[in-house]
Amino acid sequence: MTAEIDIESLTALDAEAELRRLAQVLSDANSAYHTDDAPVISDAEYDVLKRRNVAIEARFPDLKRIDSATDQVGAAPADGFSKITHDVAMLSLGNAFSDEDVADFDARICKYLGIQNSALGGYTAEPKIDGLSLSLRYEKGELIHAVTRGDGSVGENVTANARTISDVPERIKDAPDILEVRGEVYMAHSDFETLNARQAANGDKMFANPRNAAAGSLRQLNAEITRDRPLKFFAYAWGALSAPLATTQLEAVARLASFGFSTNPLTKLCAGPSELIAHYSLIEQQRASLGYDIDGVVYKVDDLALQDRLGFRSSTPRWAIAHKFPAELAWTRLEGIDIQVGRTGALSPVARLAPVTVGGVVVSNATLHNEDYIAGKDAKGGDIRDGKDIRVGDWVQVYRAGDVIPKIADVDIEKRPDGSVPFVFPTTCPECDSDAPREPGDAVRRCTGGLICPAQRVEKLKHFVSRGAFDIDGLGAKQVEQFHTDGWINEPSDIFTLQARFETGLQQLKNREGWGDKSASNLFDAIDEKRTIPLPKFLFALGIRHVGDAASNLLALHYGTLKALMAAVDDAVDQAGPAWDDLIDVDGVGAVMAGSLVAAFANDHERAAIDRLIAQLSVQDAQRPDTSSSPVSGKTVVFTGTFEQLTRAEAKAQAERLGAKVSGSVSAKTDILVAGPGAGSKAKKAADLGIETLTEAEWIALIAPA
Ligand SMILES: NC(=O)c1ccc[n+]([C@@H]2O[C@H](COP(=O)([O-])OP(=O)(O)OC[C@H]3O[C@@H](n4cnc5c(N)ncnc54)[C@H](O)[C@@H]3O)[C@@H](O)[C@H]2O)c1
Ligand SMILES: [Zn+2]
Repeated sequence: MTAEIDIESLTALDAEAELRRLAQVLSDANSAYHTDDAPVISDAEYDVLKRRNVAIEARFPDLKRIDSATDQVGAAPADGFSKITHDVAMLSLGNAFSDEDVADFDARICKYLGIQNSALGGYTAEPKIDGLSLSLRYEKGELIHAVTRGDGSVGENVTANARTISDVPERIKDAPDILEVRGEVYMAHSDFETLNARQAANGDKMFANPRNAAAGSLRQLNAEITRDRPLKFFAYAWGALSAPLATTQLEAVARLASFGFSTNPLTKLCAGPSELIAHYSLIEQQRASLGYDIDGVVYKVDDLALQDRLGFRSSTPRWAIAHKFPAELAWTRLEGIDIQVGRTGALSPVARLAPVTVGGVVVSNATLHNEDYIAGKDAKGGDIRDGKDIRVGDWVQVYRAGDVIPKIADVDIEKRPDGSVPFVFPTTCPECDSDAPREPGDAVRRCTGGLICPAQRVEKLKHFVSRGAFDIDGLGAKQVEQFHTDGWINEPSDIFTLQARFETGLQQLKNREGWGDKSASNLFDAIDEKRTIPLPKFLFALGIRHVGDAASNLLALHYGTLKALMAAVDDAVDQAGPAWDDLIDVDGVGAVMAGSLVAAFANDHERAAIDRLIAQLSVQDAQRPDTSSSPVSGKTVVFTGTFEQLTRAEAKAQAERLGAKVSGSVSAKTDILVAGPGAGSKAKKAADLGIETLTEAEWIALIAPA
């Protein structure tokens, strides 16, 4: 499973596929959480996925997607509410998960400001309330409106609802004429229990946790329902202001308290990382007895002038961070080990667990990665879990912060049932009985059944219709599986003959529950729309091992047409010939991918299926992207020395947006060196190599829009 591969060993192709997957998973999780108040994954899991997304983007900045979750705040306002645009954006917070992250946060800030920690004036540390944020606008002391965060710039108008909360004053005194008070709406544990008991007694929907209850209660179209729900509010921040509240965070929050707002008593001023961490531990100890949910501790630079200087990244302030509490663990029994067969034939073991609640979500399966992992060995033969193997019947510790699929963190050998035996990993495919050997250097066994293997066939079909491939509206993984079970679709070409077969008297589809004339004809229209398909999508959709969407693009650009590509791959069967050399020389391809491509096209069964598919389609030739508009597109740029107008990070981001590659060192491949004062060896090397060298001002002039 790609998600388990550590980021250092990810290839660009894996990274691209994973970023695509993460964009989808995180966007689904976001709308479930923020719009529907009904999360589908735990918060810890969400945080790990989001963090992984950030880490992969840091390693492969070129692959960052426009729909990446990294820069997104919350989710768009729901229908039904009127919308209000925030004068000052309501942002998210960066996360810290370890003491090291906290030290990095402090170091980053001091570096950015160019000062010592001792000159900073300290940080405030306060509980991170697990509710939803709300912005209350007061004009001349009167509550004018109340707005949820929404997507950070536009939120939902919940004024009538907010007026029912007793912690939200209608009128405040001695405040600036315009004041937006921001804070968290939450529900206390005791109120949550009472509400759920009442919901149960009335046969109404129960809430999974206090946060969902708070969000679901505030975001009611009928404010009378909100009135019945015991919501509370802590003020901890502000938005638009007609006059400053104070010069420090601590004093500003004290002023909010003086206006009559509840503020959190556990807020403390700390000098630096070690005091922050000490206060974090203290709050963590009190967590269970606070009476309301918190999910971490928020640290903020106390000096408001410094907060201003630090400013914001796209979706988070530089001057604050949320130090999250660690993910949760739980013990349960391993009831069985299932083997799943993937698109490329990989046999993946999955733990079937006695259901257990971990971090608020019921878990009933977990990934076991591969045969070595079950045996307690890593890829190099070293021990994992101190070498303890995992057996059916064992008590295992489930860890909920790994991935969409939870992991097994540990095994309790003491509780191992008598007579249990080590798990024997199958050497044949459980779906088609074909041999499933393990190739040297590969951690997984693979079914060799190819298209005769029903599991591989279904997985290939699911991939074929996925986002990034044919992406046919109304034909998702579930429908494909159903159609395959019914014998309607065996291979991709069958999708395109479905309508003809349906119309010549096959009534099964129409008779299926949920399928009428209308939905069938919508499906056929959606299928028809994809009969014309760009070459890279076609290639990617074939689901050939190692050929991801980045490689598909590169191959399409290189060969231009499907005909040329196929002829080249056919010729490349001869590994001594020029076609092979040409293929492995395509940027980003290499021998492994080329071998996989050649093998797929040379396999009689697969080739026949590909030919049947091509007969149904019109595959468009590749189009080269227009790079003419940017003066630095495709160029390799190095920045060195100190800059006055741009920070290094800004300069780098700008260059990358314009299609340049930014490198850290000067080499023969460098096109432009941008050197500020103090540029040392790099400037000299560039001069030696005859590389064009620009000052900061010249660079800014070069990239300025015409
Ligand atoms: N389970 C899911 O599927 C899912 C999906 C999306 C988000 N989430 C959860 O929400 C988080 C991301 O959402 P987010 O963008 O709201 O980020 P966040 O919750 O990590 O941080 C920002 C929010 O913290 C809140 N906050 C609470 N106390 C605060 C304080 N004292 N000072 C400042 N802010 C305070 C504010 O509402 C602010 O908007 C994730 O970390 C995850 O835990 C979960
Ligand atoms: Zn098989």
